[in-house]
Formats: sequence, structure tokens, C-alpha cells
Amino acid sequence: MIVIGLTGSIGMGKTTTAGLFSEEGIPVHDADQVVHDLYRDKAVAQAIELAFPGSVIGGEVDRRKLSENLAKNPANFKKLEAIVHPLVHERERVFLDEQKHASQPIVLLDIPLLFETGGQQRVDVIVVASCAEDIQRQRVLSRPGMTQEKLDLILSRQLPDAEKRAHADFVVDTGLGIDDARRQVKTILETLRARSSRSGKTDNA
Ligand SMILES: CC(C)(COP(=O)(O)OP(=O)(O)OC[C@H]1O[C@@H](n2cnc3c(N)ncnc32)[C@H](O)[C@@H]1O)[C@@H](O)C(=O)NCCC(=O)NCCS
Ligand SMILES: Nc1ncnc2c1ncn2[C@@H]1O[C@H](COP(=O)(O)OP(=O)(O)OP(=O)(O)O)[C@@H](O)[C@H]1O
Repeated sequence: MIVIGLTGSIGMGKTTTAGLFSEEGIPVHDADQVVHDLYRDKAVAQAIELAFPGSVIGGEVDRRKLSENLAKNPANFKKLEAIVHPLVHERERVFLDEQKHASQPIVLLDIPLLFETGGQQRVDVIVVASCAEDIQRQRVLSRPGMTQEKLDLILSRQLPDAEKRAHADFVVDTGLGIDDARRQVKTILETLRARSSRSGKTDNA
């Protein structure tokens, strides 16, 4: 099974690109989505309320409250990540086991902090979603509740885009529109399938 690791800085188009892989029949595991789901879990919400009082509303983690806390004290990111990341990794392991049992030839892990958390070890191929910085800022700042301060805070915790691209096996340019990105994704999959059928032939020779 080929495990693709898809990453990219905030607003670069990871989720959209993951959706294009999904359209092509590739099973996708989305770490950001897992975090959002975990925040609705009672036990997780309790642990986060203990560490960050006032960040749980109605039994669920309120991401806006949590963001306000992090903006006041960015050192708290480490404390939050220590609670959340092991749970995300556990979900990821379960997903990979399930897909392996189902004999899926290619799967995709959408991991925003792939490089920052040593995730390169867990994947076979790295795809980076990227676009020009002005497009990225425009996209992110148009989101409700997003501020320049919050964007800068998140960017300060992410490996710069140029470094991500330098370490990628493939880059999907998401600044050219959805049809172009779809074509790029199809080409990546064709390349991976051709590679794996070549290596299959070599193994059997
Ligand atoms: C900071 C939080 C509250 C902001 O929530 P919000 O709904 O506004 O944003 P969302 O979760 O959609 O993330 C937006 C972007 O920020 C990135 N981001 C999120 N957490 C982090 C982090 N710890 N370090 C760097 N970038 C991060 C995301 O990957 C994404 O690209 C939330 O992202 C969070 O709880 N993060 C901690 C968990 C984490 O590390 N997630 C990353 C993937 S496992
Ligand atoms: N190929 C594309 N063509 C046109 N618009 C795109 C493309 N990819 C992404 N976008 C747009 O850019 C915005 C951000 O995309 P998306 O949510 O996929 O990014 P992300 O990297 O997952 O963001 P985050 O890091 O915050 O989770 C969305 O409005 C999306 O529609």
C-alpha cells in the first residue's frame, strides 16, 4: 500500500486537494477533521477544559475560545498538542490498518503538520499543496473570525511554504483553479500507479 502524505501551510488548499484525491477513489484521512471531531468528545473536552479553563462551551471545545487563549499565550500550543496529537496518531493508525486489510493500493493522509511532527517517516510519498502567498492570505483572511494576528500566529508554528515545497515529491499548485488542480492530481496518481506496476514487475522477475 502506498501512503501519500498531503500537507501544506494554512489556506494552501489541502482539504480541497484531498477532496480531489477522494474523487479519484483514494481513501482520505483528514487530521484537521479528526481534531474537530475529537473536540466534540466528552473525555477530550474535559481534558482540554482542565488544561485551558473556559475553552469548553456546552460540553464541546470552542475553537474560537481556544484560539483566544493561544493568542494570549502561544507557549500553550505545546500543551494542547501534547493532548491532541497522540489521539490523532491513534486514529491514523486505525485508518491505515483498516485500509491495509481492505487491500487498498493507495491511501492519503492529510497531515497539516507533516514536517513539523516528523510525519515524513510515516508516509511513502509527500504531496504539498501550495499557491502564491497573496492568494493564501486572501483566502485565509476571508474566513469568519480570522484575523491577521491569528494567521501570523499559526504561520509562525508552520514550516515555511518554500521549505515544504523543497521537500515534496509532488507539488499541487492550487492557485490555478480547481480544474487544473484536478489534472495535477490525476497526473500524480498515474505516476504512482506506473511506478508501482514497474516495481511489481521487477519484484516478480
Ligand atoms: C488552533 C485551533 C484551535 C484553531 O482552530 P480553527 O478552527 O480556527 O482552525 P483549523 O483547526 O481549521 O486550522 C486552521 C489551520 O491551522 C493549522 N493548525 C492547527 N493547529 C496548528 C498547530 N498546532 N500548529 C500549526 N498549525 C496549526 C491547521 O492545520 C490548519 O492549516 C485548532 O486548529 C487546534 O485546536 N489546533 C491544535 C491541534 C493541532 O495541532 N492540529 C493540527 C493538525 S493535527
Ligand atoms: N485548486 C483550487 N482552485 C481554486 N480554489 C481553491 C483551490 N484549492 C483551494 N481553493 C480555495 O482555497 C480556500 C482554502 O482551501 P482549503 O480549505 O482546501 O485549504 P486548507 O489548506 O485545507 O486550509 P486550512 O489549512 O485552513 O485547513 C478555499 O476557499 C478553497 O475553495
